[in-house]
Amino acid sequence: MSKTIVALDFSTRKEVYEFLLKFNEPIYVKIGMELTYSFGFEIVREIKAMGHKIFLDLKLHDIPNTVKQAMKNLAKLDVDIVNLHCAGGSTMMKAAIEGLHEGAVNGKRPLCIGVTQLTSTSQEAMEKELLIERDLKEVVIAYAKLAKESGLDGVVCSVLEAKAIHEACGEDFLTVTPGIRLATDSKDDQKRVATPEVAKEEGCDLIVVGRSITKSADPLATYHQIEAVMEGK
Ligand SMILES: O=c1ccn([C@@H]2O[C@H](COP(=O)(O)O)[C@@H](O)[C@H]2O)c(=O)[nH]1
Repeated sequence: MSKTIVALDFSTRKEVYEFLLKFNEPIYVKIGMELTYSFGFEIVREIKAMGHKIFLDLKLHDIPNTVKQAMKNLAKLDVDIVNLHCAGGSTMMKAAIEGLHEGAVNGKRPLCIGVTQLTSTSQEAMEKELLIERDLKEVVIAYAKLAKESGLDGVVCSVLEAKAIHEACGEDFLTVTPGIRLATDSKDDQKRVATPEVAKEEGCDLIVVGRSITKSADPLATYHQIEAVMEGK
């Protein structure tokens, strides 16, 4: 299966299905807040029924009991990956895993990964706005270690931290990296960015790509170009 997860950040169902119809095989997609808050879990079930693998990116962050109950319900959707914010702490993360076990379909729970620091966060913003006066990479690695100790399967981080996370948490601990930009892309809200080539070099397990593919003149060709890099072809 693909190492490239395509972020389906579209505002209409029509755009989603026109996009997916370009592919004649199942791919790995990310369904986030934009689609879920517009169309509910029905769209998750529909895309799953088409055979695509799903990372349901809802980034839970609440008290442990609430997250546990929410995860129990998400597990019933039988998606491949769900996530939460590591900033919720170890008790919340452990509760999330308990909830996923309780809701597991046929004894198999979705993988659960933790957002360390959003790829749109810079060192400066983390210090001045979040009042975390530490090196951003150190913070990301500390959150990744906490996620691992709490029973999570991996983290969302930027490409720039993936190698250090594998060194600290082991090669089997998943690094899922958004903030992927092609050399030709212009600057936007993402701050900690890297190309697919660098993601491959840094050993990222899965990359998340949205606009570079979905807004490309030829999304299918761009997807295959990126996948070829990630597969080392
Ligand atoms: O730290 C994070 C966590 C999640 N995302 C999500 O990934 C995609 C990226 O889309 P692009 O268009 O390639 O920027 C988007 O859905 C985000 O919600 C992230 O970017 N960073």
